[in-house]
Amino acid sequence: MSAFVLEISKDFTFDAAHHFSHKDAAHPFSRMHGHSFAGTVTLSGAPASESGMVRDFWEIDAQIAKVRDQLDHRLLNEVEGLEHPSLEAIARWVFEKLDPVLPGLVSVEIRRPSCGEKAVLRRA
Ligand SMILES: Nc1nc2c(c(=O)[nH]1)N=C([C@H](O)[C@H](O)COP(=O)(O)OP(=O)(O)OP(=O)(O)O)CN2
Ligand SMILES: [Zn+2]
Repeated sequence: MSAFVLEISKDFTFDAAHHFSHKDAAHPFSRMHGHSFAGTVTLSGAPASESGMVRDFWEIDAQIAKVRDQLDHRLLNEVEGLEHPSLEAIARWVFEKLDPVLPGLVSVEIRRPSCGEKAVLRRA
């Protein structure tokens, strides 16, 4: 079994507003606007013999819900640590929030489905 790597993933969504202060005032990205975001949290590990699970999705969902609550229907620029709220920054922010509470966390992906854009932060 050691030749295999097992990963489990949980998706989530949130809607939020943001703007980019590095753009000049005439640029549309400098004005406040909103997006629907989607994310995927991935854990790796061996399934426990007594449950057959790497980690119960219910437990993963409970941790994601706490983080999602800090993002959903908010102005991301006002969230501490998200002063420049790119997909890249959001992925890092979510990873840093979940890392202490989700052992086995290997990656966080944040997507903007309407544009086909995503950023993935993977543990090196
Ligand atoms: N590397 C990155 N580049 C850009 C990011 C980013 O997070 N990382 N973000 C943006 C802006 O969020 C911009 O608002 C995206 O705009 P656009 O591609 O025009 O998408 P829409 O506004 O049309 O998206 P909808 O959600 O469909 O309204 C730019 N670059
Ligand atoms: Zn945007």
